[in-house]
Amino acid sequence: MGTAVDAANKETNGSLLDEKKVTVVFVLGGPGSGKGTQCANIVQHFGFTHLSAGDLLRAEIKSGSENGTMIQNMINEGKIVPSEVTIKLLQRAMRESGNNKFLIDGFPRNEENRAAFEAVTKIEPEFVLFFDCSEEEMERRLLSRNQGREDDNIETIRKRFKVFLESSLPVVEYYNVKGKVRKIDAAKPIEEVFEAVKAIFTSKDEKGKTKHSRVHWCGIL
Ligand SMILES: Nc1ncnc2c1ncn2[C@@H]1O[C@H](COP(=O)(O)OP(=O)(O)O)[C@@H](O)[C@H]1O
Ligand SMILES: O=c1ccn([C@@H]2O[C@H](COP(=O)(O)OP(=O)(O)O)[C@@H](O)[C@H]2O)c(=O)[nH]1
Repeated sequence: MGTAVDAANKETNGSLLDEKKVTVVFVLGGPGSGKGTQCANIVQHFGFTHLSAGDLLRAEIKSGSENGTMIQNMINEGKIVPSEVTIKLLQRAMRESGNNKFLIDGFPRNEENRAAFEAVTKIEPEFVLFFDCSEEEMERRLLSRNQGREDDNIETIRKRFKVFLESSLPVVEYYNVKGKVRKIDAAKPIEEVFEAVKAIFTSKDEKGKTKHSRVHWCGIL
């Protein structure tokens, strides 16, 4: 007999996660550290499908969903949307992609996100790509991002930094203890950051035994 989680898992994952081997890389880092920019590069070179949790939530608002107002309010306050909502959107996007290799960008953002994703999907990330960047640089980038995002204002940016430090970094630390974090110096120019990213995706270690040792923090901490 399966558990309720197993039943929910089967129902929502359908054939995709039951029958195919699914590879997931979590892409984490502070707001404006360059996650989305580098994910676009990784997609072109390594055949992953890019799933930005933030983009999926913003699309859900636009679609006129019943959760739209709640999601909008959370984003405007820099708060983390309940994992149930985000995980459903991620699962749907995974199913619809037809791919089995995913970059999950900007998720999991807290311990609840992480534990729920693992419980529902039974997926463990291959590794976690972590973009390390100072707040000063991230703030500069966000204020000139110019994508018309309502949350790219100084007041909300400060709230997002606080949530990142208090809730998201512990998730990175959780995976660091497991030897799964690949840290990138994200303060460098885009091309140089991508060279470092490429080295990780082409590393022999990622195809078999993991030889990476635990990361020692610098930049953000
Ligand atoms: N290495 C970099 N150096 C300078 N600017 C960058 C770099 N990476 C990204 N940017 C710019 O900074 C802004 C935030 O990048 P983005 O990829 O949207 O970050 P995130 O997805 O982590 O919030 C964008 O305007 C982007 O063009
Ligand atoms: O899994 C997620 C991803 C994003 N967000 C919300 O969406 C906002 C923007 O996230 P995104 O990853 O798009 O941008 P970033 O903050 O990295 O620039 C966050 O501040 C959160 O309010 C969330 O609640 N859960």
